Amino acid sequence: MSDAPFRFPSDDELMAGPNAFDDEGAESVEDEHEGQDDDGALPASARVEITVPEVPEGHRAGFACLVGRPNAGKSTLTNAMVGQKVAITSGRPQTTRHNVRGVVNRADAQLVLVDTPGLHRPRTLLGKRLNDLVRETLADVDVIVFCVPADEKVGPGDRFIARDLADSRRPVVAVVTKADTVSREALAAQLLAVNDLGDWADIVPVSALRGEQVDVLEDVLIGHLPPSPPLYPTGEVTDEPQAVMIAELVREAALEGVRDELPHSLAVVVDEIVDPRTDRTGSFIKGAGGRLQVRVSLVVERDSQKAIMIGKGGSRLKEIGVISRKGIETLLDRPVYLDLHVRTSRDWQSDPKALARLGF
Ligand SMILES: Nc1nc2c(ncn2[C@@H]2O[C@H](COP(=O)(O)OP(=O)(O)OP(=O)(O)O)[C@@H](O)[C@H]2O)c(=O)[nH]1
Repeated sequence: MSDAPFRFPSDDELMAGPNAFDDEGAESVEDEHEGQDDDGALPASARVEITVPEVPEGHRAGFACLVGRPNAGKSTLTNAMVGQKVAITSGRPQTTRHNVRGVVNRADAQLVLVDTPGLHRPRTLLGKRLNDLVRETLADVDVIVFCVPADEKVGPGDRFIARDLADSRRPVVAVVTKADTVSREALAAQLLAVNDLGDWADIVPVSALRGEQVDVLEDVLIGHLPPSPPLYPTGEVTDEPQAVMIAELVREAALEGVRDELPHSLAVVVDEIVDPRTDRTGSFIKGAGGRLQVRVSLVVERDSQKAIMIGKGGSRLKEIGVISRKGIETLLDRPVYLDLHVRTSRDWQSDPKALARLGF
């Protein structure tokens, strides 16, 4: 690798094609713009510097999308591959609301993982939108990872997804997740059952929890990626906006130990992030000092749910705050002042306006 500073090209720059890149190694490229002066000098705003790293022979890069019914182990598998916690996990279904991406960086390849909510039979408008989101993503990736848990019988939910995947015209690698939870015989039987579900490019059993076969799966997925330089800066594990990651940390803490129906009725919104070191505007919180100020709303559907979130004398909300603040501080590597509020927005799951406000 060259010692030259590495700034990753933007999408536009990448679209400029291979001629913008110099095989000899890192080099600056100036992009011609229409706003060029008569003397040939470019206005500062029109100058684009591209410093390109050497791309090893045979490097591959592309996208993989994990699908599977709720609780199939998609987030845990994403985390196991990326090696750092990026997606929310919990014992309850449908906790992943966003396409959280993790990037697996290796010397020979870059695998961008798109973690999705589970495809399922929709009951609400939110459910339908989540399914649409998954299908949009499927059409756009190089390889699809179909997750079926080892410890649950193949059921109608899996068949529903398998039928959808048959139409996707993308290679599908079937993964039997949670392989550690069953005997070898049961695992073999599940592999056969999954094999009968469709026409898969490969079938791989993994245990994300124990890290078993995760590298084998990576190799198989990378085999389906096209030759390409890295698509993302190689140091990054996720391109999710900071706010989404913060919202997911709060959501995870808020779901801990509450009734089963609550996950579907809880949305988390980051209302404001103010950095007193750099921001001149925004509502500063008294007593927060130099800490990053993060305001977050927990949005529930009913007052009874609000009461659960807040807890006796505010005890539960306090606990949520303490746990999620620690997570956010680790994520951002600086002290944080977290300001949590609980709001009720009736039937937000079926109200288009409320959904739009919440970012769905
Ligand atoms: N024993 C075992 N448990 C696992 C493994 N992978 C996931 N789990 C557990 O299965 C549950 C669901 O895992 P998630 O990764 O949240 O599942 P998901 O498919 O992302 O779920 P949704 O977000 O609801 O779609 C969690 O309690 C995980 O700890 C595994 O390899 N072994």
